[in-house]
Amino acid sequence: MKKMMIGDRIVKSFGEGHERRNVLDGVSMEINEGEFVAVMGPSGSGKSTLMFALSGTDSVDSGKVVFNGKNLSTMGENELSDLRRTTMGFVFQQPTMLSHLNILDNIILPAMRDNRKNVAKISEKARLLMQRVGIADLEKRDITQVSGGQLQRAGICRALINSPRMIFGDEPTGALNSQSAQEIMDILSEINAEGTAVMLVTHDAKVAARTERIMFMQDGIIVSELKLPKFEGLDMDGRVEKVTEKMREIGI
Ligand SMILES: Nc1ncnc2c1ncn2[C@@H]1O[C@H](COP(=O)(O)OP(=O)(O)OP(=O)(O)O)[C@@H](O)[C@H]1O
Repeated sequence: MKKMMIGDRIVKSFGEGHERRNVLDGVSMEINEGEFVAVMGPSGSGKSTLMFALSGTDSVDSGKVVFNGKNLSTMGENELSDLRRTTMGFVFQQPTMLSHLNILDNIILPAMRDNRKNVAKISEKARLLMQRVGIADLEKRDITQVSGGQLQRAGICRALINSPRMIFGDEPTGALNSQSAQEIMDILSEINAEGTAVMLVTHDAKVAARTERIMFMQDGIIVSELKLPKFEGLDMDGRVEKVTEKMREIGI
């Protein structure tokens, strides 16, 4: 299986003087092409920091991050931001959208930088994505005129507009009711089934149970891992039970 992402002994610290501490404490991990993984762990264990380090959003103090064969540590800021924009998609708990643009214009924004002349083509792609996630009729709405679940669907369309190799999600269902959360997980599973790697950071055993490998973090390292068969719509309760059992076992 080809590696999509390699994190090798990553150290990242925050704070000054005697307050300084390693939030990532030499953490190593790998994600295969097309894999669907989750990272769980107590609050403050370094999950989001790991996601920012792996995506090149934040620099690291030492260690190496290799994404799609490229060593991020040796790349300049412009090169890195181009790589992020063209090969990675990001979905956060609350999508940050521009309030003066409608839903469609927010979705196409990440694609406009390279393709200003191709607005029609990009808008067409955005419309197909919107149709796919069930918000086809909302393109002209302001971002304040849609529900949280609809806004998250728009956030997913935006994350997909440049056809990324990998999606990073930080609590993507954290602000949603359970019905919307399930629908967002269905969409992410579908995207993954088409070959896009997905890494989710989550506290929710139900979210993690949809993935095929869960890494458990504690104090800036991965302390344990749980593998599950690819989710095919069956035995959700059994999967959630396995996740919660593992959480109990390692005390998180
Ligand atoms: N920019 C920053 N400056 C200083 N400290 C930071 C910064 N970012 C994160 N931290 C600290 O690093 C630690 C890990 O934070 P991180 O957000 O990675 O944890 P997490 O596991 O994602 O937590 P949660 O589940 O609560 O989101 C926390 O103690 C946090 O306060």
